[in-house]
Amino acid sequence: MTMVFLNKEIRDGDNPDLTEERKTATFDTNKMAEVIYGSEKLARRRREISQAVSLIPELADSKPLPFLSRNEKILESTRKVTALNEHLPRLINMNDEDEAWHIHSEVIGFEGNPLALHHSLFIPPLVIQGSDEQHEKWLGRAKRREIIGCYAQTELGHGSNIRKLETTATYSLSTQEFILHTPTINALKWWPGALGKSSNHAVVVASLIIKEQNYGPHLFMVQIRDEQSHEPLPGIAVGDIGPKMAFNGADNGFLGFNNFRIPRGNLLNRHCNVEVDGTYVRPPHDKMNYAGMIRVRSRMAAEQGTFMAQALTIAVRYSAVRRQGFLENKSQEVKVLDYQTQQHRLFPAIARSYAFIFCGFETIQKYETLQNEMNSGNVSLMADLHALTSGIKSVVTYQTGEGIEQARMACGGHGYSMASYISEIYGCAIGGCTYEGENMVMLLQLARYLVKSVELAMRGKPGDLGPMVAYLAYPDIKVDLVTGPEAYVKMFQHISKRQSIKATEKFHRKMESGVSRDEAWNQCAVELTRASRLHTRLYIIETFIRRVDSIEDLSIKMVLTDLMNLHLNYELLDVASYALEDGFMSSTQMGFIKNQLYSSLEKIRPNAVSLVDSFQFSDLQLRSNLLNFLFQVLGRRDGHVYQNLFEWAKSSPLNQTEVLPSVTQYLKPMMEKAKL
Ligand SMILES: CCCCCCCC/C=C\CCCCCCC/C=C/C(=O)SCCNC(=O)CCNC(=O)[C@H](O)C(C)(C)COP(=O)(O)OP(=O)(O)OC[C@H]1O[C@@H](n2cnc3c(N)ncnc32)[C@H](O)[C@@H]1OP(=O)(O)O
Ligand SMILES: Cc1cc2nc3c(=O)[nH]c(=O)nc-3n(C[C@H](O)[C@H](O)[C@H](O)COP(=O)(O)OP(=O)(O)OC[C@H]3O[C@@H](n4cnc5c(N)ncnc54)[C@H](O)[C@@H]3O)c2cc1C
Repeated sequence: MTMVFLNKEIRDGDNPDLTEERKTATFDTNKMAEVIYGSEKLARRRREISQAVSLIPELADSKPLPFLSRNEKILESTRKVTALNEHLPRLINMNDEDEAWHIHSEVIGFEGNPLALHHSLFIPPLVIQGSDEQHEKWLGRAKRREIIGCYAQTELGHGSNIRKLETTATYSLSTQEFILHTPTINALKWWPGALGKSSNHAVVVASLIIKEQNYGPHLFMVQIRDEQSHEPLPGIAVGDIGPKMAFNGADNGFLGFNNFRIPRGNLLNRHCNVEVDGTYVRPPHDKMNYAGMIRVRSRMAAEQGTFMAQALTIAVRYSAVRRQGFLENKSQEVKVLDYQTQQHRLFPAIARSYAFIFCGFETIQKYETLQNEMNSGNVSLMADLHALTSGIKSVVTYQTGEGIEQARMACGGHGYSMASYISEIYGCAIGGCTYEGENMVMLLQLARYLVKSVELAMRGKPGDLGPMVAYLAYPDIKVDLVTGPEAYVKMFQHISKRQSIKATEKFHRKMESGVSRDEAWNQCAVELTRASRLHTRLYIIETFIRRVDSIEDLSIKMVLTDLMNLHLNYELLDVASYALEDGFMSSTQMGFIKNQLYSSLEKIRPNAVSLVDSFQFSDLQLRSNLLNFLFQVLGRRDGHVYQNLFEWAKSSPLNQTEVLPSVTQYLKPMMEKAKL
């Protein structure tokens, strides 16, 4: 039975320790979900979709994935995604990308699947870079899933430096075709998700060559397998790159071309073109072909925020039912969630999840504005958004990795078991530090922008600074943190500005001493990446404050203010040395920040479980459901972890027989031999 108690859903038969937590919360989790996901409708749709999915047994895992071989994992993820395909039109609005993302992550989870990149990396570049005629030819087929595609950019020898990609697309004047070729082993495409065994099409990034001139990376639509037999087409070598740290339900692949010909019309040519006579028509921005990467990066804050939120949901619920050790009362052990160290481990990460999701939605909107502007020929926003998303992508992926690892440790031994599901989430999330631009490389992209901005400010042209970096020209006025969030922002601005200026000055000094520009840059790179991180963390703080300011519901605003204060104090404490160094922050202020942090932990404690419940992940999504007793179990909403851990262990294939061949073949003979 389900009853609503003080606006909170309490279920009969739940672990009483979790029920107690839900009763103490000061807010309604449905209302909080509306704030997290942006509207009542979006939050409600997620619940409706989860509810509908839970009633379709074929969408649940038929076996626990950690017990499967790679082939079985791929078969299982493909079974689910194709079953889902049948149900999709009934379950979601097919034109709503958020609904599609939600339902796929719910049904498929983190292990990956052969269609995951079809929607996020194959269709979007086709939409962004393809002309209307090309949309007509391929987009409908792709959306209907008549063809399956992937995004093939990275090569064995080059990923970060895409100007040096070796795959060539040489224009043949005589046949009006492009000839795709892989000149060396290093030039093999390597890594693209779903390329290895599943896709029959790929958006391939290759260096465009016309009359021996290299025009740099361009995007081409390439059919790689026969649509009937699924065999690779002649001139194509394609396969799987083997097991990875995670995503083992997906077939990341390699791809090589042997003078493989495609029609001239397969260059995605909305913004650039090669005419019949070989004349090259330039795009309106040099980096137009990189626009798809800005799009993916702009989505990563919200994505990673929800990855971390899933690990935290598991860890916080578990911490509320795990009892170990004593505080004052020696007759009952305490919930581990009552330890200050446990709170310090988990609560700042909860705050970051909220911060990343809020920041993420703002960034996605910024990308949509950019996309609309680009469609009408205005590319002036590209540089700003490239810089911003480069920083955000790098900071959120790193901090998400930290947060998930804390969640794992917070679950003690059971966190290390695959029954927790946390290792799978971790493996997937930290891939984000590498994919879509290695973090250091992307931080250095933002640093270019910061250095230029500092140079403008130094040249007395603060009016030329965009709103994102206007603070680089602000005067240093000491602040009193007691006055609230704005003072924290000013303190952070000072820290970030000082680091950007220090790094820029060091860079200039190096060049003045005769070191070349590139070498000077490299000798300052650590300082430059520090500046980029500080700038990005400041931006995330500002978006958090903006979001909380915009909330009208008082009970929600109060708890989010507690979370925001925790975030402000945690972030500032983490970078305080920068402000202590030049005396901008006093040691008294440092003490104040610490005390505020500890008091925030206490304030959040009664709301901790409801703060993670508010993300409204279903047990299926956390791989904690027990439709048929076979799944990971630690984050269960009902909190019954122990008996289900036991069921999980019993379902291990190793336990299907009492005496394993490893014993009969090796251990027994060894022991027998020892007796002689
Ligand atoms: C519906 C189904 C959903 C299913 C859900 C399932 C559940 C979810 C579970 C898990 C989901 C996880 C999914 C994982 C998917 C992973 C997919 C991964 C894909 C990839 O990795 S694709 C490959 C990505 N590769 C990269 O990012 C490469 C990085 N490198 C670069 O981008 C570039 O090389 C560079 C930017 C680092 C440098 O480029 P370049 O040398 O050309 O330029 P520079 O000389 O450095 O700079 C010159 C100048 O250009 C400016 N610039 C650079 N880029 C841009 C840009 N994009 N826009 C605007 N301007 C740009 C740069 O700032 C310089 O300007 P200034 O000269 O300083 O003014
Ligand atoms: C899970 C996963 C999925 C992926 N999916 C796809 C996909 O679908 N399609 C696709 O095309 N690719 C994909 N990739 C590839 C991915 O985009 C690249 O691995 C990534 O861009 C990093 O490039 P790299 O491997 O060349 O790293 P490298 O550049 O070789 O990085 C190695 C080290 O060198 C450092 N380094 C490199 N250049 C510089 C520099 N200029 N300054 C300072 N340090 C530097 C890096 O910081 C890093 O520490 C995927 C990768 C992963 C892990």
